[in-house]
Order: sequence, then structure tokens, then C-alpha cells
Amino acid sequence: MGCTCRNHFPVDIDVVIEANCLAKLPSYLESRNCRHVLVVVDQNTYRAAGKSVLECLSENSFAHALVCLQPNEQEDVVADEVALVQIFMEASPDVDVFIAVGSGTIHDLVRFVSCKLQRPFVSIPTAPSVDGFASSGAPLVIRGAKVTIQAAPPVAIFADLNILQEAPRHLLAAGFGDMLGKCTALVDWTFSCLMADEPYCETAAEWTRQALDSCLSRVDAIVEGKAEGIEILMRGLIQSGLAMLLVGHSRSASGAEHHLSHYWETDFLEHGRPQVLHGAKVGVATGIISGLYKNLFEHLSPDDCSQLSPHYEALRDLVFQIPEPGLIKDYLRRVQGPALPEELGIDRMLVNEALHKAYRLRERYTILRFINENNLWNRLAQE
Ligand SMILES: NC(=O)C1=CN([C@@H]2O[C@H](COP(=O)(O)OP(=O)(O)OC[C@H]3O[C@@H](n4cnc5c(N)ncnc54)[C@H](OP(=O)(O)O)[C@@H]3O)[C@@H](O)[C@H]2O)C=CC1
Ligand SMILES: O=C(CO)COP(=O)(O)O
Repeated sequence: MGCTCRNHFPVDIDVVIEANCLAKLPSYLESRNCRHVLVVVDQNTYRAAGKSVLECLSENSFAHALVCLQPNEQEDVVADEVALVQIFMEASPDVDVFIAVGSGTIHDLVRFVSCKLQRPFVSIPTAPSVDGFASSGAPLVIRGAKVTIQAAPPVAIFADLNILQEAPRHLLAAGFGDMLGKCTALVDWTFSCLMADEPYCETAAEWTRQALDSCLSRVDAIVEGKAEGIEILMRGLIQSGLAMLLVGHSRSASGAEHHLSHYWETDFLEHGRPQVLHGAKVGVATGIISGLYKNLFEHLSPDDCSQLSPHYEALRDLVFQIPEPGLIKDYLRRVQGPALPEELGIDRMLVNEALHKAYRLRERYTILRFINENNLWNRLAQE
């Protein structure tokens, strides 16, 4: 399938991934004529990189201010209305560039605010924990629901390997889990295109596939956690983000496995439970969705569903290529990440609830929507 889509968005980000690249920040800001900088951190990311960023700005005489995001009662910074208001209130009108110093949550908050205030933002990732650095979408929790709002990508990413190498291991494992999610997200995207005529972009799919393959083929280097492995993972995560940016939505990166993760996330928030890392949830959910796809195609024949029958063989071949749930778990164990819902504090009941309801979180056609809307649960083998 060649790329026939006509809706590519510009992919125009300066991406630097190397050791000590933070040192390049001042000349970059000068080249863009930015003199008033607002740096957004939280307590952890201030220690990880924020302090160095501020020193670098002071040494080079930039006017700068700091927003240190306050955690909630569970000690989490959440990408919600409270955190957004904090940034809006503390951003002075003369700010001409935002700098996001952190991982997924801080990037989404800053991308939303910078887009609303029409100022550019620069990304300084502190951990290879998600693929949301280069993308334009901001998944936010608004009135308790996880919604993704299209905002703006960063103008530049300075992924300093010295900083990333110091990130705690569970954040690296989460980044690998978010990447593993592409195994099912990509199949779900084709599924939605064939079954519900959703728009598909072969280029974005290919970029994502390459990012996934590059990480799966070098998992040993990633596990080691040295500069080489961190660079491979970070390049993959950024490339997946660029694919989302290219199409202006997150279909290439987010399917039913993400919907399970989002459902669990908002359930934890509703019950005042501390958050579990996004990529950790996605990795575990990928194993579940892989099992579901295989189960479905084992127990359903082309005659069972007229909507499915014209695409049955093409889809069955794709489903065959999804790594088995056991292999997904092996990958997660190799990076020392959780592999089962109970290791995340998610019990059987919450898993089942999400399997039946999470598809409603998005308009997207996914395997979960297909099974639920066609009442197919009783056709599947109970596991
Ligand atoms: N825009 C997009 O396309 C995407 C967005 N996302 C979104 O990203 C969010 C999750 O991001 P994720 O990165 O998993 O988690 P967070 O950004 O919430 O950060 C998780 C934890 O990592 C800490 N941390 C980060 N870097 C370091 C470091 N170097 N040293 C010590 N601690 C560190 C943070 O500190 P602290 O507690 O102080 O914050 C926090 O505790 C979700 O909301 C998800 O929906 C995910 C994928 C794609
Ligand atoms: O998490 C994402 C990709 O990893 C973004 O997906 P959503 O748009 O579903 O939040």
C-alpha cells in the first residue's frame, strides 16, 4: 500500500540526541531571537535537568523564570486543569519561549499552554518514558476524562544522553512498554481502516514500524541502560512522535492497548490512587490486546461476520505477526518492567471492566469496539 494520504502536517523540528547537547541550547535560543524564557519543571525534573538548564540560561544572560508544578495529594503531577492553571498564572506576558523539562506529563502541559499563548516551546526530555515528545497532541485529563487535544509540537528537542542515562530504570522500562504498544496499535489502525474506513497513512505507519523494529532488535542494548541503548530507545520514541505529528493524530501510536491504559489511569485518579506510569500500563495492555486478537481470529471464521469477511485473510495475516502475549511479557521482563496487571495494582475486575468499556473513550474503531458492538465476548475462549 503506497502513501496516498494528502493531509500531511509539516514535520519541522530540530532534533538533537547526543551527550551534552544541553550546551547547545543558548545558541539555539539566540538563533530564534528568544530572550525571555519560561522553564517548566516539577520537583523531580528540576533535580534531573531543570537546575542545569537554569544555570545555562543564567550564564548566558537570558531573562528567565521557573514554574515548578505542584504534585497532588498522591504526590503526582497530573496533566489536568489544576496544573494548566498553574502555568497560565505564572507565565508572564513577555515570555517568548517555553522550555519543557520533564517527561510525558510536563510536555503535554507545556505544549497545550504554549499553543494557546502562541509561543514556541523547546523540549528537554528527562527520561525515555513515552513517545510524546515530538507529537502535537496533548492527552489531558479534563473533568476526569482523558482527552487528547491537538496543540503544537516543540520547535526543538535537546535529548541529552547524559541526563537520560540518569533517569530511573522504571522510566526506561515504561518507554519500552509504550513502544511495544505499537505492535497492536499498528494492527488496530489497519483494522479501523479496513473495517470502518478510517484514514490511514502508510508513511506514518512505516515510520512507527521502523521505530518499533529498531527497539525490538536492540533490546539487549536498551536493557544495559548505557548511552547507546538509551539513544536507540529515544530515537524510536521520537520517531513514533514524529509519525503522530505527520498525520495530526495519534492513530499510529495508540489503539486498544492505549484505551485500556487510559481507562485504568482515570479509574486510579477517580479513586485517589497514585498514578502508574503510562508506558508500564501500555506494555501490560499490549499483551492483553495481542491475546484478544489471536483469540478472535482463532475462534471466528469469515462466515461469522459479514463486516469482517472481505478482510478476513488480510487481517488474519497481520494478527499472526503480532508477537504472542508470552513474547510481549518476555520483552517487558527483559527491561525489568511489570508484565501483568496485578503487578500494577490492577485487579481482574478492573481489567474486565476496561475490556468492556474503554472503547468508548475514543471515537476510534478498534478490536475492542468490534467485539463489544458485535457482542462477541461469548464467542471467544475464556482465559
Ligand atoms: N503527547 C503524546 O503524544 C503522548 C503523551 N503521553 C502522556 O504522557 C503522560 C505520561 O508521561 P510519563 O513520562 O510516563 O510520566 P510523567 O511525565 O508523569 O513522569 C513520571 C515520573 O517520572 C519522574 N521523572 C521524570 N524524569 C525523571 C528523572 N530524570 N529522574 C527522576 N524522576 C523523573 C516524574 O517526576 P514528577 O513526579 O516530579 O513529575 C514523574 O514522577 C501521560 O499523561 C500520557 O498520556 C504519552 C505518550 C504520548
Ligand atoms: O499515548 C499516546 C501515544 O503513545 C497518545 O495517544 P492518545 O492520543 O490515545 O492519548
